[in-house]
Amino acid sequence: KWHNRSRGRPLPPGPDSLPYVGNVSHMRRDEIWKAHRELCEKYGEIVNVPVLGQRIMILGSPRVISELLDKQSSVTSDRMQSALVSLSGQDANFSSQAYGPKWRRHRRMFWQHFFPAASAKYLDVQRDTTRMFLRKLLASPSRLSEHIRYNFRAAIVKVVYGVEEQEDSDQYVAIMEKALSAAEAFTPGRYLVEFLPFLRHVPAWVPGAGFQNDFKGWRDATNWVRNKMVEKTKTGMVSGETSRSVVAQLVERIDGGDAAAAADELEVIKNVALMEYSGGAETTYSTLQSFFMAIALNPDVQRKAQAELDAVVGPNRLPEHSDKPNLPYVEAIHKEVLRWAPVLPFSIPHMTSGDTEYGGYFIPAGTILLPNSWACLHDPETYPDPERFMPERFLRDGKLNPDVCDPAQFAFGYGRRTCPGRYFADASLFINIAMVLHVYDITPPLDEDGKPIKIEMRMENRLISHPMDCRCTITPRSEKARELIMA
Ligand code: HEM
Repeated sequence: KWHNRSRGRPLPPGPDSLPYVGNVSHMRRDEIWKAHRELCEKYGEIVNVPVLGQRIMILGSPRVISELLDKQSSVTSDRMQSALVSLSGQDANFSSQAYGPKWRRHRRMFWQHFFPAASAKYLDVQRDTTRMFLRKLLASPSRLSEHIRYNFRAAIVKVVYGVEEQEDSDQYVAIMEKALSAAEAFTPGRYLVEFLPFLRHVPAWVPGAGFQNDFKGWRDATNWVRNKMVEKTKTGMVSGETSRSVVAQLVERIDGGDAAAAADELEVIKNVALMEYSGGAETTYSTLQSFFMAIALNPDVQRKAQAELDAVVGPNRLPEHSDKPNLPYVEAIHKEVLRWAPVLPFSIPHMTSGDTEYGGYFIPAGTILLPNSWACLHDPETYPDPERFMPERFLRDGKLNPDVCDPAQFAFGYGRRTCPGRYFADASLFINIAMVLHVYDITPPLDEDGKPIKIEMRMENRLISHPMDCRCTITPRSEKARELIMA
C-alpha cells in the first residue's frame, strides 16, 4: 500500500532518529528555529524529523514553503488535531480547526469584519487606545509590558465586543490574560501529551501529571472569555453601548426563525470573537515589545525616525494613520520589527490532508509541515547582515524599495491559512510605532547607580515567541511632547 502511494519516491532526508521517540530531543532544543536551520543546512530545504510516531517535516527555504504551502494549499492547509487542542480549551479556536467546511464557515465570518476596508473602520479605536497607552507610559514607564498588553487588549475588546477595558477589575484582567496564555500549551515539545494522547487520562494528582492543572486553568479562562464577553455585548446592545461592535453586528443578523440554527450561529459567533481576541492580542503585544527593544539598542534608528516625524508631523500634533505614506522610515521600522523578531518563528504548523510531493520526495497525508519563517527572515541573501536591526534595508532614495522582499510574506503565514488579522495588526502597529517615537526617547534600562544595563535580544522558545527582556528607559522627548501626551 505504501509503495502504491509513494510510487517509489523516498521520504525527504533527515537525521537518524531513535526508536519510538524519534527526534524528540531535537524538538526540545533552545531557539528551535536555529536548530531547524542547522538541519536544513545539513540535509536540504526539506527535512524529515519524525517525533514519537508523528511525521514532521521542516521547510527551510522560501521556495519549498511557497511550493508546498501556497501552490499546493488544497492539500497542505490542515492542522494537527492534537490532544493539546481540546485539553487547553482551544477546540473553539478556528486556527486549530481541521481544514474543511467548519473552518471555512468561521474564517468567512472573521474575514467579513477584517478585510482591508473593514479593518479601516477600527482606526479610531486604535488611535484612542494608543493615546491612552502614551499616557500610561508617562505615569509608570517601568510597567511597559503591562501597558502594551492593555493597549492591544483594550483595542481588540472594544472592536470585537464593544466593551471598554475594565482596568479596575484585577479579576477580569487576570482571566483575559490567562485565556491568552493558552498558546503556551503549543510550545513545541513542552507537553508530551501532544504525542502520547493517552496521558490526557492521567489524573492531576499523579506525580508528573501537574500539566493537567495547567490545562484546566486555560480551559476555564478560555470558556469564560468565550461565553461571558458575548453576554456583555448582548447586555450592552439594549442601551446601544456595544451596538457598533463586531459581535453586535453578527448577533443582529441571526435569524431567530429556526431556534436550533440560531443557537448554532451564536456558537460560531462566540468562537470567531474569541479568535479575534486571542489571535490579535498576543501577537501584536510581542511585536511591540520587540520594537521597544530594537529602539533601545539602536539610537541611530530612533534619531532618524524622529527627524522624519518632526519634519512631517511637526511638534503640535500626534501622528495619524493618514501620515503613513509620508513616513517611509517609520514604516521601514515596522517592517524591520516583523523581520527581526518574528512572533511566530515557524508560523502555525500546517498538516497535509492528502499525499503530495516536493522535489521528487514523497510527503504522505498527515505530515506536519513546519515552515521556518525565522530562517527566511534571517536569510543573508535576502536580508544582508540579518541580525542587525536596519530599517534602511527597505528604503531606496528615501522611499520604500519594492524590490526588497516584504517580511509580511513570511511573518503572517501562508496559503489558505494566512493571517486574516493582518490588516488590523498592520494599522495597529504602525500607529503605535509612530506615536511612541514622536513623543518618547527610548534608551537602555538603568541600574540603581543610573548606569545603562547591557541588554541582549533573545526570543523565548514558544509557539508565540516574546523577547525575554524588554526593559528600557522611556522619557518624553520634550515639554511639548509631554503636553501632546497629556492632551
Ligand atoms: C503582528 C501581528 C500578527 C502576526 C505576526 C500574525 C501572524 C500569524 C501567523 C503566522 C498565522 C499562521 C498562518 C498560517 O497558518 O500559515 C496567523 C494566523 C491567524 N491570525 Fe494572525 N498575526 C498577527 C495578528 C493578528 C491579529 C491582530 C488577528 C486578529 C484580529 C489575528 C488573527 C489570526 C487568526 C484568526 C489566525 C488563524 C487563521 C487560520 O487558521 O485560518 N492575527 N497569524
